[in-house]
Amino acid sequence: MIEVKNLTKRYGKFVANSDITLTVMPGELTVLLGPNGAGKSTLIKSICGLLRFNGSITISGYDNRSIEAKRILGYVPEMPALYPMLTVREHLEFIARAYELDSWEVLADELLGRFELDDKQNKLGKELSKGMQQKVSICCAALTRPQAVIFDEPLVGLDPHAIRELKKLIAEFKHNGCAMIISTHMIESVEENWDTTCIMTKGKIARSCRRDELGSGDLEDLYFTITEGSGVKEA
Ligand SMILES: Nc1ncnc2c1ncn2[C@@H]1O[C@H](COP(=O)(O)OP(=O)(O)OP(=O)(O)O)[C@@H](O)[C@H]1O
Repeated sequence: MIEVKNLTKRYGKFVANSDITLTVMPGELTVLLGPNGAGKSTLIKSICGLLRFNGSITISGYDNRSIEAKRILGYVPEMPALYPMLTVREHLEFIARAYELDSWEVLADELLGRFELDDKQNKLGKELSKGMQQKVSICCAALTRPQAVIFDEPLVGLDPHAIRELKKLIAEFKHNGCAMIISTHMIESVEENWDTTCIMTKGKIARSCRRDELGSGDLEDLYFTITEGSGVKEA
């Protein structure tokens, strides 16, 4: 479970997140939508323990900056940050050692196969395309069998095969009780799997909507209603 309570994050005097409270239950996917600069990445970085903030954030009951929380939280950042001089395989080995994972090789092989990286295992981080780096980043997060995962714009740069595989992985995570947050601008990409959508504007959650509340309504229409005051999209 991911619990954010009264999170406020300031960059100097600028308030990037203002009094945000949200809960993601095990096996549920919360989608963060919002225009550029709404504060999605700031919220995600705070949850992942990368920023100082006011308020409280817990992962399965552990303070998000504790080692216990880091052990069970996976993070796929917007910009993959690989080690330039480690190979693809070595990235997974590094994660396995850091997280003290047993018998990780079978899962590593499976993930590399699914994301079509099995023939790239010996390529260095610096030799990979943006999409390949993104896929390594996803494999590293999945290797730890996390209880909670945060994805920041995970689909950007992925090819159609990897997009399909990521969607399947997200469905599997849900099935296994993982709590997930995804920030995206690609509303249609999350339509199959979302449970709650938080639409952010100007550092706040302007509207939080559960799937059953939306009924047969359209998520894209809701987005434009909240962000632009109209469900009608401009041509
Ligand atoms: N390091 C920083 N210092 C100062 N201001 C920042 C910093 N990082 C982000 N901001 C500001 O905080 C606000 C929220 O930025 P954030 O990156 O969280 O938005 P976002 O919703 O993720 O946007 P996008 O959809 O473009 O990725 C923006 O106004 C941005 O300019």
